[in-house]
Amino acid sequence: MKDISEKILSEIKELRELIDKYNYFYYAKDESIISDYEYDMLTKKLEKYEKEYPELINEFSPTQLVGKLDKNSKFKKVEHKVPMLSLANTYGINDIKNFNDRVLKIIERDNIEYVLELKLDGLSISLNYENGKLKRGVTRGDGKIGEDVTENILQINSIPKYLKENINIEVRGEVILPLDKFKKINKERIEKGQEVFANPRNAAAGTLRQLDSKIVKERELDCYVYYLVNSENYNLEKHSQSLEYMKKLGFKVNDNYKIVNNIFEITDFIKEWEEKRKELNYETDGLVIKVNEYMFYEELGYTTKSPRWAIAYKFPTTQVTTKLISITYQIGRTGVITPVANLEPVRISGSMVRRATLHNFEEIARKDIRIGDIVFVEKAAEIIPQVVKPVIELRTGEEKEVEMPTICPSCREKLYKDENEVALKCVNNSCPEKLKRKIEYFVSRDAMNIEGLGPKLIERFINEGYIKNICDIYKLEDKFNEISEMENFGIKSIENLLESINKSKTREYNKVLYSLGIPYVGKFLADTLSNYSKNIVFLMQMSKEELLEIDGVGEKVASSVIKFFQDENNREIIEKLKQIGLNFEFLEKDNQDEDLKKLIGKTFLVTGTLKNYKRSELKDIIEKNGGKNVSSVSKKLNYLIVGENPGSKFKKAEVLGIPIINEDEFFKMI
Ligand SMILES: NC(=O)c1ccc[n+]([C@@H]2O[C@H](COP(=O)([O-])OP(=O)(O)OC[C@H]3O[C@@H](n4cnc5c(N)ncnc54)[C@H](O)[C@@H]3O)[C@@H](O)[C@H]2O)c1
Ligand SMILES: [Zn+2]
Repeated sequence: MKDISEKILSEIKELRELIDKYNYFYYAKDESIISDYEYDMLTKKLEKYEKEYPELINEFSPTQLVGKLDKNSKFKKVEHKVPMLSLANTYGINDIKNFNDRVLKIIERDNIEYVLELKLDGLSISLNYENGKLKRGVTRGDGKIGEDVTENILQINSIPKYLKENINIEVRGEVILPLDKFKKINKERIEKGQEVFANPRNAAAGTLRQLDSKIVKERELDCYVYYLVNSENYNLEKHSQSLEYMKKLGFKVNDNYKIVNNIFEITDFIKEWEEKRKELNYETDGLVIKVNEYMFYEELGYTTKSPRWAIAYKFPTTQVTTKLISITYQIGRTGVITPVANLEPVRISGSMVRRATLHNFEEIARKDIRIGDIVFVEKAAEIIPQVVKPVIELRTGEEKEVEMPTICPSCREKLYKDENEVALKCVNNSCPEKLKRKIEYFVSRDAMNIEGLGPKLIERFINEGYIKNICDIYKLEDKFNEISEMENFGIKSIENLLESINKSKTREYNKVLYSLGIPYVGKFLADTLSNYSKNIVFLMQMSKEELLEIDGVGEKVASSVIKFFQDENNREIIEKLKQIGLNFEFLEKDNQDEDLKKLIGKTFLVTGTLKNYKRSELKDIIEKNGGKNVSSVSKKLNYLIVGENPGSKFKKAEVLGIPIINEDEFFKMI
């Protein structure tokens, strides 16, 4: 026997205790107090130890158990004649290759057919029919014994009460809560002051495992079946045949499955669904890869926990748990203070995350987030990471409540909160941090598009006193000598910067209006307002009622515009910018004759790196010619314009059969 160090023994013990605890919350209380990804990583760590020291494996180790049976639940306990197993899971394509190699080696073949299915994220259920009539629905429990939830199962519309044939049959499937229903329920729970469900899986499990079947009916659960027990009794040779057979009997079977013959088709399917799954009305946490022909099942066999003829591939996670170490306050260009969480670094879908937004202080209070808490952090596609909620169960008592700051961390002036708004604000016009953000916004690509003036340089110019307000950007010329003496700053880059600043004086009125940073006036509204007013003098004189008459302008925007122009400081800056020569009126030449616009009624999406233009420039050209820019590929899209390395939008457009054109082809159109 190998010598096993004390350290490893205690680590194994600790891992088992931890996993047991997470299992208890997950299976008995339908709650997650750690993200699935980290749970899986802990389990894998334990499995690795047990593989190294097999003498330490015992039947109570969580690696040997399928889920957990809540012995104290009020439901009748029922034995499964055929055990309900779990699935081996993996997050890596390499593991799938290994799985495929292992399968081929055992059955001694060069290739094999697989069925690929979506892995629905709900809870599994076993359904028993006698003479075609639904007799019983049982949860998985610990795989051997489950809970009889027949009363609740009867409330799920998609589960047939009678089959199309009078046979005895047992099938297994997943009970899920569709996303629209999930959102609706959570909205109602917030209104009633109840705690919200963390995710659709927990909501589905919590719903099915509660005693009032009336509530189950209201929640509108759904169910897809994916396994036929004892399929040999029905003369079926392949799993795919079982799927079709179950469909014929009246079950709901998920149609997004595919029969494939090699690993390349598997990786294609994974890539395809990594994107496509976001359009579904239910959650999928991965795919399941199953050997299709039943004749291999016996030979491939089973572990104590899962079949060896199947494996689950899990999609990269977007939610993890980590510790909230401290909170810093970020100041926006309008002075809004955003609390930002500093986290113990954690990996989310391939990148390290150290900071996440906490939105505002009302959110912190509502979610009861404290410093030192273990928190769930989520990174959805292209959105800044955000703190979702704390794990109350893991509190030690050392956590500290978050105090709302009273003075601005940058300028030390007193902060201000409007009664009708959630935001806490610094209203000091010469707050350095606020100025920095304002300038960053002013020079950005969609605004004045001044190149070479990045955040670091802006900060240096502010610190040196060269920039005290927006107008000072146009006075940097006078400081040429001083700037050229600054460290790490060459003559050439100063010249380039000054040239870019000068060029910005020709930016159109709508861009200038956008650059002013009026709260709630984004690109689209800046276009609308400039088109309508033609001239800032006119816009500044408009009353709230007049503003509200403009299409697309609501109460919030109108008030914000009025307030912005009432501010002495803003008026002064606009006056100075006018003197500098910025465009504050609409230039008629931009307003081509409507008839000459060739792209009217057509929609475009630009993707990838273009040869001659920036994406934003091409978008402008599209708009000037009457076309419309959209942000995602759908059937309604008329043209996808692609540059190099186009990515997933390209694939999607191809699948949908949307015309794909390059830059040159586009210019031929106009
Ligand atoms: N966050 C936590 O605290 C916590 C605790 C315990 C378990 N978990 C999660 O649950 C997992 C373990 O649960 P599990 O045993 O149910 O495993 P699993 O969810 O990883 O995979 C097996 C299950 O997938 C489901 N499934 C969905 N679609 C399917 C399809 N088309 N074909 C076959 N099965 C399909 C079935 O219910 C099956 O039982 C862990 O890997 C972890 O992600 C999380
Ligand atoms: Zn301030």
